[in-house]
Amino acid sequence: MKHNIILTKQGKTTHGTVQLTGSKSECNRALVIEALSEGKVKVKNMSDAADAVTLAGILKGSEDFGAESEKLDLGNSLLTTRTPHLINIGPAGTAMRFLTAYYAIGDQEVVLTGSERMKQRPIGILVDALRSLGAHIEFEEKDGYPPIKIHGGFEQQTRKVTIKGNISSQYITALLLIAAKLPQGLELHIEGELTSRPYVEMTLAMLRQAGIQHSWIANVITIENQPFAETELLVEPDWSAASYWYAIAALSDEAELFLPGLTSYSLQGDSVITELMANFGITSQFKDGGVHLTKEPKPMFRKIFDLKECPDLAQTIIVVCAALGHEASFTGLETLKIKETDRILALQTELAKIGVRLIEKGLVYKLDCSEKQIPQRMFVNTYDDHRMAMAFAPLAILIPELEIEDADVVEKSYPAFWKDLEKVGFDVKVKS
Ligand SMILES: O=C(O)C1=C[C@@H](OP(=O)(O)O)[C@@H](O)[C@H](O)C1
Ligand SMILES: C=C(OP(=O)(O)O)C(=O)O
Repeated sequence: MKHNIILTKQGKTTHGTVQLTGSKSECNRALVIEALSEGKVKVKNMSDAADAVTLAGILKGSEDFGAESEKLDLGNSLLTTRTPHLINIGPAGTAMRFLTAYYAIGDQEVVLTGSERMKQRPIGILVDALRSLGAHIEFEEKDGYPPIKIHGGFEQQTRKVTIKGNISSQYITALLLIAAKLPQGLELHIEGELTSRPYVEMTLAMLRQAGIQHSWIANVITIENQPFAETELLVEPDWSAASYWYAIAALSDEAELFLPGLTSYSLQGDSVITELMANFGITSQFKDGGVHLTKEPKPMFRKIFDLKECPDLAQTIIVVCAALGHEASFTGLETLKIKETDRILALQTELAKIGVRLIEKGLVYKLDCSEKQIPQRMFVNTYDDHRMAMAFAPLAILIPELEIEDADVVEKSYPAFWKDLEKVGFDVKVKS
């Protein structure tokens, strides 16, 4: 059953230490690489993110990897071998895309499905690319969307694939992860603009750590058929999760927060939060094996934020700007409409509750804070999106009573979020 959280915060000073769980993105990649490596690669510092835990369970072939997953078993061995496994990935978009590629080159017949929202998140571009490589995949309900049935019997037809780069980088990562296992290797031509580029760089860097070499010249990434090396892939703490602590610091009058384990060099593009939040007076100092955030009041100059390379930070930054009445403009938000919810619409609807408008003007979105009004109470709808809950939670510093819908939604990437808020002085009550 869904339950809401009521958040309150006494005072506008925030101090504390928060140990973040492992990056969902790094962990998902590490798990797929581990599974493909035939025992050579081991994942270290597994993330608690539900999406990663679900993926790990599926890859380990566990039969109890989650209440939402089930295996069709007719109790007859003959039929069972011919009945595809039904795998329910829930709301985990990245895992859905990675598993599609993973099973496409395997022997098993599987049906991959997910939450109702997952059935609206496009996968046709990846399926077309895999089919051209030689995979047998069918759409079970609507063309271009999950659920999909993947048959075994992959035989590589070509090594050259062209893929659109502007819808989701996850399709590209999915193909790169399996590339070294393809008998003819992979020559991936990225057509048009590449969105979320740091995630592709993260994939290639992690593959390199696992012994897989690549070349990336202009818009072509090439990976030859090659073996994985014996290694451990260490998952760093999650910078996207760190962004909510930056937002809390930005809305506090005074803040001193320590996030252990984060380093100035990260594979995660979302580590750019240190630069983005410098605009709001947050200093990031890397020492004692982590990052110390401090807040100093500072006039805000930056008026344009391009978030194409860090889409998961968009809600964090936009909510902070709105709360501070900073009328900035944002670009690079095109992919937000196909994530856990339509994040543009969700932001517009929720920001309207504090009198702020997010106005779409072609590819630019502009905040209008002229009628901003901080209410005494606010109810935040979360639309099955963990980042809606976490991006709006910092508003409790300004709004005396903030009720957030469906507390468990944060489990997707950051299950300890509410507990961590309590540690730094927020009062978190479950609404009965
Ligand atoms: O590869 C990844 O781990 C991710 C890529 C991004 O998606 P898009 O490439 O679809 O923008 C990001 O939004 C998602 O949370 C994680
Ligand atoms: C978009 C996200 O995740 P996914 O695409 O993996 O569902 C996210 O975590 O913000």
